[in-house]
Amino acid sequence: MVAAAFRHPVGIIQLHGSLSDAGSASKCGHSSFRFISKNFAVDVALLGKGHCSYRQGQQHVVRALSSQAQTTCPSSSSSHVESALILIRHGESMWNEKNLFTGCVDVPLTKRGVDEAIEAGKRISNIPVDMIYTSSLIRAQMTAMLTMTQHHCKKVPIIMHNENRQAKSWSQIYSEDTEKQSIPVITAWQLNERMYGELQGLNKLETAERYGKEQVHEWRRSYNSPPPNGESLEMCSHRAVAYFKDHIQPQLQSGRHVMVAAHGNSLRSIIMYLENLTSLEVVNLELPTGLPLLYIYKEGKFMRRGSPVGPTEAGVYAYTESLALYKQTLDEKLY
Ligand SMILES: O=C(O)[C@@H](CO)OP(=O)(O)O
Repeated sequence: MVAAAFRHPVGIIQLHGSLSDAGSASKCGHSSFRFISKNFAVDVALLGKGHCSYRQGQQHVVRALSSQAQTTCPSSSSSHVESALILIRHGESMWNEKNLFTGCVDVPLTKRGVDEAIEAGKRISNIPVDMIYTSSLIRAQMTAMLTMTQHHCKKVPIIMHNENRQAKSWSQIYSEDTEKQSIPVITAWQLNERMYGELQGLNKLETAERYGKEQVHEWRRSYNSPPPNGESLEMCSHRAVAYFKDHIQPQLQSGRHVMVAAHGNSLRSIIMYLENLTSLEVVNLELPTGLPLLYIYKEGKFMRRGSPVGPTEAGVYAYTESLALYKQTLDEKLY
């Protein structure tokens, strides 16, 4: 693969394609045009400051315009990749409200949980999302879907049904354009809440009165003490972190922006991995419901950027050049 390049009044624009991709560009908007060749068609938006952006598969690519065409493919080596990772614990569930141990019991959100997810969606509405991972539990899936109702990209999150051949084939989309307007949502049991064993369904306060506060705190927050017949954080982390490394990190490495909607303990174990926390440090890590956390993945490292306060928070977009450019494209589309 080399870059297809063509001259435009603002500069030379290079896109991924093959050498045979000699094509032509026609203007289709104030600051956008469509490049059409024998092999592909792509809509390119001109951004300010000598950049353009376009989609390549699930990826949103921002490129600098050059005054000279290069004949080599722009590097896709991981050292140049910079992607956003949003982690979000589900909004308040009906058992959070009742203060019951929930674990793998599949409980929906409360009205407040719905509102939290919508608020979270506003906070991340300008951060790019190419793929979504959620657990197989409804509270995480509701949260993911509700956040995306607020996203400025206006794309439709669609759950992938790859559980068997028929499910996969019956859920196919037959329009390339429609597919481009969607965000794949991948559900994985490995991201589920830790299995709380015989505590599931019990009231947390009553359990503390019965077994003692310290014992219950150890079951809830220590790294390696499992509750009776349940998973310790360590056991939960084996499946959640393995899934993250095998499935989510490769997406970030290839430049895709990912949101993960999951649970207090599956996310605590992932954060432990991302931030290299010790088993003592993780004891104090508490994740509120419905609060999005942003990380930037760059040069093989995860940088914690905290929780965006609002969609217009200037600081969030100043984190990286590509986030700033992404926001600029959205603004140009919206206003
Ligand atoms: O009950 C649960 O499943 C979890 C999360 O709500 O509780 P805890 O915060 O005690 O780990």
